Amino acid sequence: MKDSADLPVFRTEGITKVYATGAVEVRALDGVDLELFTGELAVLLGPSGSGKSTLLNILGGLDHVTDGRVWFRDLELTDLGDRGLTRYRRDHVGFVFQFYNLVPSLTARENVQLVTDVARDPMPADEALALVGLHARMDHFPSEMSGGEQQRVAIARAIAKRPEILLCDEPTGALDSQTGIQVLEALRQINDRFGTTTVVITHNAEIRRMAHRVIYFQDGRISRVERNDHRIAPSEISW
Ligand SMILES: Nc1ncnc2c1ncn2[C@@H]1O[C@H](COP(=O)(O)OP(=O)(O)OP(=O)(O)O)[C@@H](O)[C@H]1O
Repeated sequence: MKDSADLPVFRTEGITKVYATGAVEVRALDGVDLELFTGELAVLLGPSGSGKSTLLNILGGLDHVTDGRVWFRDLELTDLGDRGLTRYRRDHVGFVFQFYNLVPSLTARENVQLVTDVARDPMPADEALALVGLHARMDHFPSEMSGGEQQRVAIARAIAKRPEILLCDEPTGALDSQTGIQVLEALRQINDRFGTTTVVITHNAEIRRMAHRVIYFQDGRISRVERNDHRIAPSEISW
């Protein structure tokens, strides 16, 4: 991490999220206090239903809290309405999900251009694709690429607008180990090179070994935070 490593990018104070479905209330988050720092790669682990995606969606401005406060640097996200959150997402956040959500009728380059055409200061689509190792695949359609390659197109699309934050929900969930490692290498490289604060949710506990910090969830709360003194390269991760 760089010198700015101890500047919080995100700070949450007592966030609670309650989903009410009919008469049933689910407390997805139950008082989460967390800081995430500039340039760090954090892995979120925890059982299914423990609140990881709910937290990621709140940090990414895709969802509202029920209670508590969230800041992105000096900007209080919990003060923003839908338009403010849309602007925040557009200007600062890249998302990567388990399923790549590429447009099947567009090539890799054109999928990335969907974002670069509307972003404020994007990198060229070709440069974003080269960063994830897809120089030779720019004119391929999604159906002509492996799952790992499609996910790397999705990563190129997410980083082409040079976001400060990259939020990844199960980015390797649909991949075998070899293609999954290529995806993790792309994430690691972007984090190293640009200092993009990167949050990765995974069910594969081995992935925690490439993180600066590992944040464990249990029943809507953070149960433990570990710092990694010896990070390993994605290629050393066994699946
Ligand atoms: N839109 C929703 N409506 C109702 N309940 C929801 C909604 N989204 C999430 N939940 C509930 O909130 C709890 C936390 O869900 P969340 O998706 O954050 O967990 P998670 O740790 O990401 O799980 P997984 O690892 O399975 O993705 C779960 O009990 C879930 O069923």
